[in-house]
Amino acid sequence: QSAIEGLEQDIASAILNAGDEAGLEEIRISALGKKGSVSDLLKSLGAMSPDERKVMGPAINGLRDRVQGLLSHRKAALKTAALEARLATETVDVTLPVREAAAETGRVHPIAQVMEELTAIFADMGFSVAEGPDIEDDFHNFTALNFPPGHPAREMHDTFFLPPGADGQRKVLRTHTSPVQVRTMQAKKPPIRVICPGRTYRCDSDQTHTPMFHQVEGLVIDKGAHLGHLKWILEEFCKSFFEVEGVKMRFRPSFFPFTEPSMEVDIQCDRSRPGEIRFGEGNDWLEILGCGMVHPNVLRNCGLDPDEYQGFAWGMGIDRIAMLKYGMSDLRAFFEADVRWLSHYG
Ligand SMILES: CNC(=O)COc1cccc(Nc2cc(Cl)ccn2)c1
Repeated sequence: QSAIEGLEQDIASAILNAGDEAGLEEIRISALGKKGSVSDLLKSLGAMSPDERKVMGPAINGLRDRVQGLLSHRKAALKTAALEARLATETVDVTLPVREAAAETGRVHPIAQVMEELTAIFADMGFSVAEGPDIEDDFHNFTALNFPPGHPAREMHDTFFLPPGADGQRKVLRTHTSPVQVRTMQAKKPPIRVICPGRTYRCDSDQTHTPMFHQVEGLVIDKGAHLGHLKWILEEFCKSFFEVEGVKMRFRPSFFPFTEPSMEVDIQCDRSRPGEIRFGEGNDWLEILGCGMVHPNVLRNCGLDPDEYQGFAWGMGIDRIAMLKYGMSDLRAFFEADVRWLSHYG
């Protein structure tokens, strides 16, 4: 009996002094494991006389139960203590100042910004946005637009050709967004007022031309549409986009297969200060777009009668305008997706 009490004292003090769950587990094994001190006592019951067992049985089983109870209480206490210790060190202090968030927020790409701005300006004048496929067929990209069969623009040095489509048609990456206007004239009954922003592709890329760039074209088809309407629309666009009231514009004769007459438009600017350009002042000129009355052949190719409907159209490169607006020197920076560069804009 006294041996049992002695053993219980030893085990109990060991349990209470256990520093962590690992230590406690070792005590449990030394007491209740296969070769444990309490387990040995339980095994010794087998060799006792019935009278002896009647006394020792309850004593030893009681010891085992009390040791199990002490172990589970100590284990719970150690778990709680460990959790409190973690809570004490890992608390998040929500009152700390916010970390520099600039790195995480996104930016709208300058080209996307310019696209949105252009679309909004023309939307205010009653234009809707039309979109179309980047991969076009020969008809929509060239033939419908009055490009003669042997025209150089159709050659490989200018145009990306893709394997012919299932319909046997020659496929190209569109070299302008005019095909979208062709599709619109085929699909919609006039009056038509659309702008067609989007990606265009040319394979004569060099350090000032990237193989993919962005254009926005505009088209008006109506009865009696004339150059006076075109002039007004382009002046309103320039005033809004270049943010100058009295912007001077110059219309120069030019040539495009799909317009007759064709013109190129410059706006007045001042580039006397290096690396800087100002619009609406100075006596320098900057070409910003091409335009003209839609060629009658194009109207006919799109199923319209030139004696019933007339129209005018224009087209401009977006990348260069964006560069001017954001004072950028290198077109390639647009397409390198360098987040640090982007963070300067927007
Ligand atoms: C970058 N683009 C430029 O320098 C000049 O673009 C231009 C000029 C004149 C007209 C057009 N578009 C057009 C479209 C149809 Cl469906 C019919 C007639 N014309 C695009």
